[in-house]
Amino acid sequence: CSVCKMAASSLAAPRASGLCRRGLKSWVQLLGAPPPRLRGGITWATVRMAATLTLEPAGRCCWDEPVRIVVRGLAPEQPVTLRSSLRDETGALFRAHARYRADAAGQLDLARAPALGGSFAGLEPMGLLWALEPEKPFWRFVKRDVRTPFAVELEVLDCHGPEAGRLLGRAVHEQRDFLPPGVRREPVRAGRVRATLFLPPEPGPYPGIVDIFGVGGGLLEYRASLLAGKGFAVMALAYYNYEDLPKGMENLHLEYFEEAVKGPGVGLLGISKGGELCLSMASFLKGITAAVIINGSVANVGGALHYKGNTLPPVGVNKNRMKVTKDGFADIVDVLNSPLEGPDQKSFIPVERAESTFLFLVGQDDHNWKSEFYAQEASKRLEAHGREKPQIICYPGAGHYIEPPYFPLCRASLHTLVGGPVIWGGEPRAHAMAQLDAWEQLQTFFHKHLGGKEGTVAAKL
Ligand SMILES: CCCCCCCCCCCCCC(=O)SCCNC(=O)CCNC(=O)[C@H](O)C(C)(C)COP(=O)(O)OP(=O)(O)OC[C@H]1O[C@@H](n2cnc3c(N)ncnc32)[C@H](O)[C@@H]1OP(=O)(O)O
Repeated sequence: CSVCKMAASSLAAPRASGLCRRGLKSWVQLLGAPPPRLRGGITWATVRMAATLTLEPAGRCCWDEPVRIVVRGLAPEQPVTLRSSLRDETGALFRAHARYRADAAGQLDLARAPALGGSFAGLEPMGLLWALEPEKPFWRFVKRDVRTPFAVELEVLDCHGPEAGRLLGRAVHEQRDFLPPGVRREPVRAGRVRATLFLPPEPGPYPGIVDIFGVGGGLLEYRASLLAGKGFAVMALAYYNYEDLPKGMENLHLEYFEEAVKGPGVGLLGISKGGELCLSMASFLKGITAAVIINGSVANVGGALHYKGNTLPPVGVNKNRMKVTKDGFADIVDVLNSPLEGPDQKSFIPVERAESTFLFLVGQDDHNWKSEFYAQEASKRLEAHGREKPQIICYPGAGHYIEPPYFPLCRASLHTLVGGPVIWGGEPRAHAMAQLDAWEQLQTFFHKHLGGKEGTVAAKL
């Protein structure tokens, strides 16, 4: 030990009484066990410093995969606080923490030990990820470049106090990837289409899915890249606010989407305005076999949708119905007119024309708009016209932004159509559980209806 000037070889059987406090710590770090005898006044608890925090898998894994977090080398029943932190690509910090108690053997396994409070409570092995909260108000957890991973830092601190206790252990999960192993990423610049295609590593053909996001535009790739790791060819499709595409969404043309989708046997996946566009695509375009609508609308919203000389106008808006929460955030859930009444009926997407099978994934606490009502109305319209009844899965306590697993809930952020932050709804734990289930459900649905591993229909994108 450099501190006590003992020879390294003698560390195997030290004379504990000859060690200073720092020397004892070094000794414990090396051997992972208390010395047989301690000098007066120094207890095992005071010298204990190096808890080991292990992660399984220890190396790379995808963002949507669970990780096992275990802390070893704590004192029996030792109270500790675990902290997690992550910086996104803009430098914005996300943090979570939870209080735990080690077991009788001084071990803490997050798969077995309930959190006693903090950012979450109860048995939540992945709580330190899904409960991450942005330090910057209204900041949403977004992955812009899927070619780089996110690194999550985990720390074990002594005690449960509000102030950070002594640091006992630390680990960094460097490689939480968004591009699964072997998945190929190919930018698409074909005709007018601006997109990115993700192809699984296995030999094709694969079922093909087009993935579309909502208001804000741009080209978000993380859901498509993660899904490609499950055996699908997935094309993340931009439609505005990206490169040479229109800057706004006042006028969208289905011909653009038609150019991107070459059936037969194509699947569609969309969230929010993207889900609504998938409903329109399935209703007007050919070759679409299955569509998953995450918190979409059955009415055309926010701008006009044109196709072959016909136009679906945007459903009307009444800004006076906007509410303000007790925290001062805008709640826009009531601002849109009903597409069942008066001239707004013209905005109702003619879903009865669709030949596709539908899965609606609904957050029952969606505060962006009335997703459950829209899913039910789409279902009624389909059934009334003798079409197949869609599958609707409702998630209590889930909000608008149902993302892949372990994406932290975004409570409120900028809504570009409103020009300020709005609440999206969702209670963090229920929302996290919904995301896990929705991710499984949509894969099962696509495998069933598009074939693929089971190999029935080979789609072309
Ligand atoms: C009153 C009622 C009126 C009308 C009601 C209508 C009814 C409702 C209808 C609802 C219908 C539809 C319902 C729906 O569809 S709901 C929305 C669903 N949204 C999506 O699916 C995502 C769509 N895409 C995006 O959001 C963009 O691509 C992002 C933002 C990822 C990047 O895009 P871009 O590359 O262009 O980004 P930029 O860097 O130039 O920044 C642009 C702005 O964004 C701000 N930003 C960036 N990153 C984040 C972040 N992580 N957290 C918070 N904010 C972030 C940034 O500060 C800047 O703001 P400002 O600094 O300029 O202020």
